[in-house]
Amino acid sequence: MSVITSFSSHRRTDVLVLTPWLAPIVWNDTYNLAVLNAQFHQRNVCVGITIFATKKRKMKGNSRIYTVFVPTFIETGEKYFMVGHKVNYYVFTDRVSDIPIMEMAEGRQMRVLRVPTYQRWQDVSMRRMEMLRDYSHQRFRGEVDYLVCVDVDMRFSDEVGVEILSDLFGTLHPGMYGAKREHYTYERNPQSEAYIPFDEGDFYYAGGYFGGNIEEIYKLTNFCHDAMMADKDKNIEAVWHDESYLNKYFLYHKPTKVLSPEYLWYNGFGTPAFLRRKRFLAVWKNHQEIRN
Ligand SMILES: CC(=O)N[C@H]1[C@@H](OP(=O)(O)OP(=O)(O)OC[C@H]2O[C@@H](n3ccc(=O)[nH]c3=O)[C@H](O)[C@@H]2O)O[C@H](CO)[C@H](O)[C@@H]1O
Ligand SMILES: [Mn+2]
Repeated sequence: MSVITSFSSHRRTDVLVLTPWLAPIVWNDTYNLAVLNAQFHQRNVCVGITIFATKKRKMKGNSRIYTVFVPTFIETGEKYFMVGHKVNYYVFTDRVSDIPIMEMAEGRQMRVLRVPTYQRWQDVSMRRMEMLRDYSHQRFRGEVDYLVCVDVDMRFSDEVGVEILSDLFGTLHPGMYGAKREHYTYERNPQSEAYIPFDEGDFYYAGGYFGGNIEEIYKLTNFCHDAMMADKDKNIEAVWHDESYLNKYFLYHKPTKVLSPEYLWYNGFGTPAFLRRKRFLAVWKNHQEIRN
């Protein structure tokens, strides 16, 4: 295939494919995976993907035991995530014995990391920043080239490959896609470290999907954790917890790539025309299902 022919099938006119600071927004039909795979194989890249699965969280009357999400996450990850590349799954948990040993393809492994948990689910979610920061500093630096940091209550349902990798990337929140800036659910309290004024902000990014190289993830998580601690001292907690601080960070440290909602979707949002693929879907499990 000539370069021209292969280019013509990698073009989108129905969606924004470039940010105002010239970072690609990754959608299906904007890239050639074979070209990218060759580049990343040449560099022999190893990708770390982090998930947290600790104790319980009560929500809308249902109790969710987060370790239950791990097998599906990994099984679907083996099918769709960075296929053909070296991958380390890092599972942070307070219940090491609840994490099954799972079959991995060659060059891929699972590492279970014992961490403390917190009483409030908000703290569990927010403290991920601190743990990611500490592990980036102490461990990830020597083991992987990139980190992908995601929620565990998810499953892969289509390819997620090296097209997402960049020094620093964030993901458009599917619930805020197409919303007006003033409707973004940024933290609006000027006293909070996560504060974003109504006339600022580029996109609304999801708390449950960001990544980059280890140095950038260290800086991001360090900022977010410090900001959360500063707020805690003032008795403030931002409206969407870690997600609010992440949005603040990205406002002043622009991501070098932005992932479209293909990379984070909820089936309840249907299938709009712009969404040619659903690659990573939120899983809803109720108490009954989890028990059986
Ligand atoms: C897809 C997405 O953008 N999700 C974000 C959204 O969360 P969600 O409402 O999807 O929150 P969630 O219940 O998935 O909690 C976030 C994550 O924390 C972990 N966890 C939480 C509670 C617990 O008891 N044990 C445990 O392990 C687990 O990995 C979980 O996936 O808003 C949160 C802040 O409000 C976070 O920013 C999430 O990243
Ligand atoms: Mn979640």
